[in-house]
Amino acid sequence: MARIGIFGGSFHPPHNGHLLIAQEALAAFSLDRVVWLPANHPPHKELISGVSSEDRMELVRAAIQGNSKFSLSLIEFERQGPSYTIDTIRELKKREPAHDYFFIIGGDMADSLSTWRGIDELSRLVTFIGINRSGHPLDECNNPYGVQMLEVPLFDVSSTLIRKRIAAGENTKYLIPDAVRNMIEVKGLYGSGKSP
Ligand SMILES: Nc1ncnc2c1ncn2[C@@H]1O[C@H](COP(=O)(O)OP(=O)(O)OP(=O)(O)O)[C@@H](O)[C@H]1O
Ligand SMILES: O=C(O)c1ccc[n+]([C@@H]2O[C@H](COP(=O)([O-])O)[C@@H](O)[C@H]2O)c1
Repeated sequence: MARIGIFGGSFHPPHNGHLLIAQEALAAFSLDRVVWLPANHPPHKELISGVSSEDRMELVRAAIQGNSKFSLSLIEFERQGPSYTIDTIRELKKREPAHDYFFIIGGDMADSLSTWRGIDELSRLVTFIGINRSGHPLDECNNPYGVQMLEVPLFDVSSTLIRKRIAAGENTKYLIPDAVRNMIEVKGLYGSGKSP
């Protein structure tokens, strides 16, 4: 039986905050690996247009390259409609019933758990690892879904900030991995290449 971290997100694009929390969860919970799970259609978020699903997948692949404990799952691209986590976890459980699943979320997501589809069943199928995020400290008192709290050094970066910086021609080095930066530049994603 393996301990599998699942890290879902829009990853639009992936940034060093994502890498940091995935690595911290891996170490703190003795996970065997962390599976990065880009959402095809994030249920609670409107994806900005102009970047294809394929490019989003490749950006995640670029972000995790070189870390043998990280892998990419495209399982949510096998279904249409909102990418509800409960559907994904049921499918993973069907494929690998013996594994223990841990679902990694930032503090903003931990605050929203009560609105997730099938949250009662989901919280029995996975252990949530909730990670502090700037503006979203973890609430130890209000924890109906048994979220395991993990404090990590705050890294106040978001994909929104990265997109804004790219479009404005501002620095993103050390905020996103070099391989992600290179791919964004080569493909001209997020308005890169335009003058600020
Ligand atoms: N800097 C961060 N610190 C802690 N958690 C984070 C951080 N950035 C993202 N996360 C968490 O990672 C998961 C995936 O995040 P997502 O891909 O939506 O990135 P984001 O930076 O929140 O994107 P956007 O700015 O587009 O909303 C979520 O659970 C989110 O809470
Ligand atoms: O299943 C749900 O109802 C649900 C609601 C909100 C978010 N999620 C998942 O949470 C993960 C992080 O979401 P996001 O919007 O921050 O990219 C991603 O895997 C989403 O599919 C899932």
